[in-house]
Amino acid sequence: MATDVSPLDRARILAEALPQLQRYDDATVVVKYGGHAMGEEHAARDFARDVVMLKLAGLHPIVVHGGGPQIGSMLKRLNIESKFHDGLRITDGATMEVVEMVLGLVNKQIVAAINAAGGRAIGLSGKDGNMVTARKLAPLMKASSPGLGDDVDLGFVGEPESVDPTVLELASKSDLIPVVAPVATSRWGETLNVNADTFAGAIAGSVRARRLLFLTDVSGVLDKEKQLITKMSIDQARRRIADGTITGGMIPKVETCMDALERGVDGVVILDGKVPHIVLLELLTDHGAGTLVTR
Ligand SMILES: Nc1ncnc2c1ncn2[C@@H]1O[C@H](COP(=O)(O)OP(=O)(O)O)[C@@H](O)[C@H]1O
Ligand SMILES: CC(=O)N[C@@H](CCC(=O)OP(=O)(O)O)C(=O)O
Repeated sequence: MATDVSPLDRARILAEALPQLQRYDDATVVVKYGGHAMGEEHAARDFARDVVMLKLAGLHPIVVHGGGPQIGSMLKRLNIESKFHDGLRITDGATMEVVEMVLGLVNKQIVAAINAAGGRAIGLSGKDGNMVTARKLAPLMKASSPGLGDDVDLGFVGEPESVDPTVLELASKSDLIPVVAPVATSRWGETLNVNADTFAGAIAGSVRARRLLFLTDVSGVLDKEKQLITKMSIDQARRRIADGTITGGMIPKVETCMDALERGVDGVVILDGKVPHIVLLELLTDHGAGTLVTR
């Protein structure tokens, strides 16, 4: 903390968090920590400290992480080409092995950071405790992917079909903080790669999370003039996708927001994960950062 803040001011700042602490007492909060947000070491340390602080303050944080850029770097080192279709990684058998390996590594890095900050994190994937069962996506027809030649087979890519939150609920009753990698199993036992945003939305819906936070690499959803939209309803979000204001990787994120809201999550926020202590700023101050998507 800056040295020009007096002890009295520090106490005032802590006291100002009281209404937020009361509001979120016993609430489950899912934080999706995107691969782009993970960047630098001090940012990862700040993130871990924020998560530990939430747990100590009586909330139940669940971290769902991505790792798209990290998977991309490893595939490059192994001379395997990264291919995407509509933001989803085309995942053949070899790529699936790399995805699971890299997400396992990222998972343990986050676990270690949270534990170093004084928490008790437990690293999981959707496979553990049969948490997430996913449906393999069917190959896309030529017509929906013009210019790509043959039909697009996404390979081992899935979307969540059902979530069993038992393990997450057990963690929330203890001092454990779950950190979950977006890998799931199909009903037939195949390992499937799931987009981390979609995965986080399904988890948040299953535990009826009070808040779902998406930590990404932009300040939130921007309008056509590149100004931050601080609040947006589902209808407004639909219009902004239709009129082309929201494009690319932001589309699945916003669609997941809408889906999570429809499944009972109270509010979803898209935030810049590179801003120090953005999680505390959003939840424990009345400053409200990023874009809040509401019903
Ligand atoms: N209207 C918009 N506002 C903000 N970002 C947008 C918008 N439309 C498209 N984007 C793009 O979406 C990106 C975030 O999505 P993505 O790269 O998938 O994030 P992550 O890797 O964190 O999941 C932004 O970096 C930006 O390039
Ligand atoms: C199917 C699919 O695309 N899976 C993603 C999973 C990781 C992810 O989503 O990570 P970010 O949140 O950092 O982008 C992938 O393989 O990159």
